[in-house]
Amino acid sequence: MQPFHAPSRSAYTPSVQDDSTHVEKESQNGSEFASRLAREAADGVVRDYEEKRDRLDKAIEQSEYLVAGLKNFNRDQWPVRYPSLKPAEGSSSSGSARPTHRRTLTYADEPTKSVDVVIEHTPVSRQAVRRALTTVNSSTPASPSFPPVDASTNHSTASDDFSVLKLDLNLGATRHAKTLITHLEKSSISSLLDNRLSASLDHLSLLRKRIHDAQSRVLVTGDLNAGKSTLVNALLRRPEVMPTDQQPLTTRFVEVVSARENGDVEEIHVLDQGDKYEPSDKSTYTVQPIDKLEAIVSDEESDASSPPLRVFLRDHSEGLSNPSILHNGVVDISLIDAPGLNRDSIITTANFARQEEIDVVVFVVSAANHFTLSAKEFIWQAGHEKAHLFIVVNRFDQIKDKEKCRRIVLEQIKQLSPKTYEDAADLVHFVDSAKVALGINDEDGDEIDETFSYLEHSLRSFVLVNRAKSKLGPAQNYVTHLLADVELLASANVLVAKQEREAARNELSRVKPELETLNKSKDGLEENLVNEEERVTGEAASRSKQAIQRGLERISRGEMAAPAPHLELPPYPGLLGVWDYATEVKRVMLASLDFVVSLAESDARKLTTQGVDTIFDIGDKSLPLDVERSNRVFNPNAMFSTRIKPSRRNSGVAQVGLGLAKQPKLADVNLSDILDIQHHLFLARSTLPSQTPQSSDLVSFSPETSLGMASLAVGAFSLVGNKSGIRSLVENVVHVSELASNPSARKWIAPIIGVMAAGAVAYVIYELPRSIPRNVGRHLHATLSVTSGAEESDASLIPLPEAVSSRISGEVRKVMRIGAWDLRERFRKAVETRAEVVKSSEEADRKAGLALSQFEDVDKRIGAIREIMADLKV
Ligand SMILES: Nc1nc2c(ncn2[C@@H]2O[C@H](COP(=O)(O)OP(=O)(O)OP(=O)(O)O)[C@@H](O)[C@H]2O)c(=O)[nH]1
Repeated sequence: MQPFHAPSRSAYTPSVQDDSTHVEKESQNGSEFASRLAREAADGVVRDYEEKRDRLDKAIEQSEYLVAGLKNFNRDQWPVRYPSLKPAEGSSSSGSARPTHRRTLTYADEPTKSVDVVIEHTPVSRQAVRRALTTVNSSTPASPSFPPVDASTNHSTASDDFSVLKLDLNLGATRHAKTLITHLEKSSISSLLDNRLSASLDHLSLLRKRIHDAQSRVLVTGDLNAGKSTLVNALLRRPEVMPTDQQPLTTRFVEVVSARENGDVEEIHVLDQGDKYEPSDKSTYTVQPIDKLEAIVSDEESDASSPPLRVFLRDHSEGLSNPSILHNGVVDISLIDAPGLNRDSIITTANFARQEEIDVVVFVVSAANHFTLSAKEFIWQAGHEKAHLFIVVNRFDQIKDKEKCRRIVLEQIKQLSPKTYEDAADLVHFVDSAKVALGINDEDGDEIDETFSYLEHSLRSFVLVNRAKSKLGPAQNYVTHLLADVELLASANVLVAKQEREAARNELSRVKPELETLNKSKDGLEENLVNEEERVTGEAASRSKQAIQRGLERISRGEMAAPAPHLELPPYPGLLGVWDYATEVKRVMLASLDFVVSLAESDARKLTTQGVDTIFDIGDKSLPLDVERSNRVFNPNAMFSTRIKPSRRNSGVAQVGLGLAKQPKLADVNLSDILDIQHHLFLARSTLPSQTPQSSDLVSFSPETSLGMASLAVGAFSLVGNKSGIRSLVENVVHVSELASNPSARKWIAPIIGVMAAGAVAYVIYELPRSIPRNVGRHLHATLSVTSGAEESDASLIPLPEAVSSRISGEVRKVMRIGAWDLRERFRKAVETRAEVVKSSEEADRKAGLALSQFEDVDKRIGAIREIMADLKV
C-alpha cells in the first residue's frame, strides 16, 4: 500500500465493505440476497471478533497469573534482578552500522559488574520476538564474527530494552531516573519492580474489561491549539459544542457521549473523582447545563489532572447524509477531547493515564508545526500499546507547499509509528477541520468536504470494523510487550540464578569437606586437650608434692629444706643465746622451705610452658589453615604472681605454702625446740624392753622419778652413737640399778650416778648447737606433715606437701584451661563459620534452583500464552 494516495471510498480495510453502512446501502437497493450476504458477512465479522476476543481474554488471564506469580516470587522468594543491556564494546561501534547479538549485561543494583552475553531474537509470531540471553564463554568467537542483526526483525538495541516493565517510565526524566536507579539497592529495585508488576496487573485487568466493553472510546489528543476541539465539533456536527479559541483553551478532559445513555437529556456531568463515577449515583458528579461547557473547560483553576467531564449530546445529524460518528448504530462511540500536550508535563502524563481505557488515539497535529517534541514523546510511548494511531494533520488549508508538508509529516510518522505509516492512506489525514465545523450550519452544511468525509469514513471503519484492531490490538500489543519484558527478566535472572548456583555449589564443595573433617576431629581434639591438661596438671602436682616432702625430710634432720642462695643456718651464739639461736634456725629453715616452694613453682612454670606449647601444636594441627592462630603469648612469670588475699571462697588455698617464714605461728619457738625431753624419753623408752602395755604412754610417765632422771641422761646420750650403743648403755644402767640392791655396791653407786648425771647435762649443753636444729626441724616436720601452716582456714588442715601441690596444680590447670579454652573457641568458631557458610550456600543453592525452575516455568507459560495468541491477526 502506498503511504499516501488520493482519497477513495474503498476505506480502511476490505472488511469495511461489510459494515453497517454498506449493509444499509444494499438493503435500500432492495436486494434481499445482498442483504443476507451482508448480514452473514457482518455476523462473520462479529464472530471473528468474538473468537479473537475470547482468545485474547484467555491470554490476558494467563498473563495475569504469570505476572502475579512473578510478583509473588519477587516478593517472597527471590528479589528479581533488573537487567540492562548495552551493546558490547566493539560489537556495535560507530564504524559498524549494524549491531551484533553481543551485549554487555549489567544489573541495576550492581551497575559496575558486567557480563558479556549473546542475545537471540527469534521471531515467534507476527508481532512477538523471543529474547533469550546466554553468557559468552571463552570459546565464543570474538564479536566481529557474530551474525549481524536482521534489520527486518527490528533487532536494534532498542529492542533489548524493557517497554511495559521499564522502571524509569517517567517521561521527561528518563535519563535522570536511570542514574537514580543505579544507586538503588537490590531490595529497592525489587520493590520498584513489584510496583511495576502491580501496575501491570491493574492494566491487564482493565484490558480485560475493555475488550468486553461494547463502547469504543476515542481520545482526541495532540499539541496545544492544534485544533482538537474544532475536529471534535466537526465530527459531532455540532460547531458550538466544544469551545474553540485562538489561544489555549481546553484545560481538562471532556468525554462526549450519546445522550441516549442519559435518558436523551443533554447535560454535563462534572465528575468529583474520575475513578468513582457512577451515572446512577448523583453524589459522584455535579450536573451542569451544556452552555456552561466553555466556562468549565477554560476554567484556569482546573487542569489535566482534574476529574473529566462527561458531556451528553443528542444526535443533531439525523437526516444529514453524513451522520455524526457518535451515532453509527452498531457500537457506542465516545469522543474524548484532551488538553493540549505541550501545555505542561502533567497533561502528557494524564494523557498516558487514560491510555488503558481508550480504544483509538486520534492524534491531531498542526500542519504548520509538524510534530513537536512532546508530540513525538507521546507517539513513541503510545506505540508500546497502540501500534496504529489515527493522525489528523489539521489546518492543512493554511499550508502553501502542501506536498512538502505531506512529505515531512509522513517521514516523521515513519520514524515515530512505523505501523501507522504502513497504513498511512487510511490513518493519516490532512484536513481543514475549521472549515467543516464552521460550515455545518450553512445551507449546504450536509455536504461535507470530501477529504474530511474520507477521514470520517476511515475513522469509523477504524473504530467499528477494525474494532479488533482498536480494542483488541492494544491489549494484544500490551501482552506481547509484557511477555517480551518478562522473558527478558526471566532470561537475565536465569543467568544470575545459574551463576549463584554455581558459586553456591563451589562454596559447598570447598567448605563442606572442611566442616566434615572438623566435626570428625572434634572428639579427638577434646580428648587431646583433656589428656594434656591432666598430664601437665598431674605431673605438676606430684613433682611439687615430692619436692616439698623431700624438703621437709631434710628439715626433720636439722638441715635446710634445700641449699638456697644467701641462706644458711646461723652460727651457735653460746648457751645464753640459745633462744635466739632456735628462733633464727627456725626462720632459716622456714625460708629454705619457702625456697623449695618457689623452686616447685618454677618447675611448674616449665611444665606449663611445655603444656601450653603442646596445646598450640594441637591447635596448629586441628585448626584449618585460614583460621587465625591464637595471638596470646604465654607468660610463665605471670603464674603464681597474684597473691590473692584469702577470701571465704578460696579459704586461703591460694596462699597455701607461701611465706612460711613469716607465719608467726610457725616461727614461734618454744622450749621443746631447745630441749626436747619428751622426744629423748620416747627414744629411751622405745629402746627399753616393754614392762607393761602402758609403758609406752608418754603422758603417764613422770620425769621427776630418779629413773626418769636417769632416762633423761640416757636420752641425751642417745643423741650420739648408734642404736646398739644406746642399747648397751641402757642395759648398763639397768645393770647398775640392779647393783643398787646389793649392799656392797650401795656405798659407791651414788657418786657414780652423780658423775654420770653431771656428764649427761654437760653433754646436752655441749650438743645444743646440733640438737636445736634437729629439734626445730623435727617439730616443723611434724607440724607441716599435718597442717599447711596457713592462717586459720580450711587449707590449714591439709599437710603442706598436699596443700602446695594442690595450689600449684590448680594454677597450672587454670593456665592449661585458658589455653585449651582459646583453642576450643577458635575451633568452635571455625566449625560455626563453616556451618553457616554451608547453610547459606545450601540455601542459595536451593533458592537458585527454585529460581531456575520458576523462570523455566515462566518461559513455558510465555510460550503457552504466545501459542494462544499465535496468528491472532488483530
Ligand atoms: N484555518 C484553520 N483553523 C483551524 C483549524 N482547526 C482549528 N483552527 C483554529 O485554531 C484555533 C484553535 O483551535 P482549537 O480547536 O481550539 O484547538 P485545540 O487544539 O482544541 O486547543 P486547546 O484545546 O486549547 O489545546 C481555533 O481558532 C480554530 O478555529 C483548521 O483546520 N484550519
